[in-house]
Amino acid sequence: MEHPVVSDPSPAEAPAVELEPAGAAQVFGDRIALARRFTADLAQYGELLGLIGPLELPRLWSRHVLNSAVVAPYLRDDAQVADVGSGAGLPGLVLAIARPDARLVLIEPMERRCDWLRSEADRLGLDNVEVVRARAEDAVDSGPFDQVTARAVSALRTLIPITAPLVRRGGELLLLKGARVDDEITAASKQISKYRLRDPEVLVLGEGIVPEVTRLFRATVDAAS
Ligand SMILES: C[S@@+](CC[C@H](N)C(=O)[O-])C[C@H]1O[C@@H](n2cnc3c(N)ncnc32)[C@H](O)[C@@H]1O
Repeated sequence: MEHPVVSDPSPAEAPAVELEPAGAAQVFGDRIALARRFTADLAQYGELLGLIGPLELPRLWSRHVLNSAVVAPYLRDDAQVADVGSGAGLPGLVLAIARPDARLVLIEPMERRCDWLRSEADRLGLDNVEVVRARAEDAVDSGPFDQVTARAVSALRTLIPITAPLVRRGGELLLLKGARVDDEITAASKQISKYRLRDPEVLVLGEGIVPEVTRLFRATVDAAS
C-alpha cells in the first residue's frame, strides 16, 4: 500500500510533534536514522490511518517510540519474535529497527493496520519483518517463537492466554505494561500458573535515559501449555 498524500495541516490545527529527546540516539545507536524516519512517517500518517490519536503527537517519541525501543536489549540474539497486536508498529517495527539480527513476526488482525505495517517495513528497508493478518489465538501455527511481545492489547489476565501458546518451551513473554502492572499480575495469578510462567518479574526500563520509563512484564514459559 502506498501511504496517502496529505497536505501539511496549518500549525493551528496540528499539535506539534515532540522533538527528538536527548536519549534517543543512545537507545538506537547506529539505527537512529531509521528510527527518525519511522517516527516522522508515524507523525505524518498515523492519525489519518487511525493508528494514533492527535494527542499522541506531542509525546510520540517518549510515550511510544522510546517506550518500545528500550525493550530491544532484552531480545535474545537472533531471536524469532512475535509481536501481538502491533497496530502502528509498537513495539514490533521499532524492535525490528533496533535489532536487525532478530526476526519480527507482527500478528495483527486489522487489514488496514497490516497494510501500514507491510508498507512501512518496505519503505524502511526492513527485511527482518513478516506481517501475519490474524488474531493471536488463530496464529499458533506461525510459531513457536523464542519471545513474544505485546503492548496495549489487553490486561495480563486475558493477554497471557493468547500470547503464551505462541512461545516455545524456555522462551519468554515480554509484555509492555502501564503503571498498574502489579494489580494486573495479582488479577492474573490463575493464568500465570495455568500457562506455567516461571519467574514472572517487572523490569523498569529506560530510567535516566528516556523521559518516560517502560514497565516490562517478563516471564519464562516453562512447558508447552
Ligand atoms: C490499542 S492497539 C495497540 C497497538 C500497538 N501495540 C500500540 O502499542 O500502539 C491494540 C491492537 O491489538 C490488536 N488486537 C486486538 N485483539 C487482538 C488479538 N486477539 N490478537 C492480535 N491482535 C489483537 C488490535 O487490532 C490493535 O491493533
